[in-house]
Amino acid sequence: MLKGSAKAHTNIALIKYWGKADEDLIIPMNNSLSLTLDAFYTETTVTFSEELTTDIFYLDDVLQDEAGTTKISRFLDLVRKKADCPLFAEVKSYNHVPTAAGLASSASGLAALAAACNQALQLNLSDKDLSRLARRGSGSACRSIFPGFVEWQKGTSDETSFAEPVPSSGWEDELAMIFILINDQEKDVSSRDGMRRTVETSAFYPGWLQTTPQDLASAKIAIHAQDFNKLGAITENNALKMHGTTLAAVPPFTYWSPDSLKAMNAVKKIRATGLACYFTMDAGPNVKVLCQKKDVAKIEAELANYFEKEQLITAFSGPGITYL
Ligand SMILES: O=C(O)C[C@@](O)(CF)CCOP(=O)(O)OP(=O)(O)O
Repeated sequence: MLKGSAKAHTNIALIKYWGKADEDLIIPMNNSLSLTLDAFYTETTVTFSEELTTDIFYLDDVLQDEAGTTKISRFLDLVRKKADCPLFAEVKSYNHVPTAAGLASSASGLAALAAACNQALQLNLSDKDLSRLARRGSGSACRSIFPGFVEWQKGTSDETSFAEPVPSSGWEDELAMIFILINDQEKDVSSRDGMRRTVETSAFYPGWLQTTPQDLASAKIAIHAQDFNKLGAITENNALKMHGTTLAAVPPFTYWSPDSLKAMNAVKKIRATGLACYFTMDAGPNVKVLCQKKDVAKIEAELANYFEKEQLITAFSGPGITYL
């Protein structure tokens, strides 16, 4: 019996990964840049055993069905091939995210699984190679290997596509991200399906691709200069461009719900009072407010005029992978 356990935190992209150049290898069309957070994480234990006749996946102690296990099993096949190991595995993952929120935790989940496999099979992967392995599970997972600001170098092959820390002399510890949890019944289009449809059909996708590298370069300059307003403005504009591409997809779709717009407008009103805060969004209706730690209490109080306190969760910069 070969066993490994690891913990990985979720990350939120400030410059988005949106579109694949290679679906199988999960090579992105553009580089992305994220902030690893402390509040939401996944703890995963994997046990490879001769006794098992198939892969078994428990998520928060609930046995997952065939559909829920396919993505995990496909990832385990990669690991078995890499380790030349024929054994099936039991995976037990615990997502420490507000369940009601529907917060996508594929990034922390697949990063934790990759690290747990690394330990169980004694692959002794470097952080770079662990990031490459996690990428094969879910693109954004490759960024959760590292703490703080992280850039995913898109590369052109399995070998050259990996994430790495962005030098920031600890400035991330002065930042915060307030999650506004929007309860939306609509079944979202998954990020995987959403980006595929957008790449294939959206008239606005080329504009996204042409302007994102500059956004990323400017974001790194802002991080180096510790210029919060510049980083915030780039973050908000990049998110709006990403979401704009979905409106021109065929058929069109949007992740925005009426309350998403309410949240975005609230952020703009609060910013107009002089409190620096900027929003970003991913493949769901939730809105994330990037701000400075020193302003968190004031911004939470302002947001409480628009949303219930239970809908607001504040996160700070978080650590990379840890082994349990
Ligand atoms: O996180 C970002 O950069 C932006 C997004 O969150 C915007 F929705 C996409 C994340 O995509 P992911 O779930 O990693 O896709 P996969 O590779 O198809 O598994």
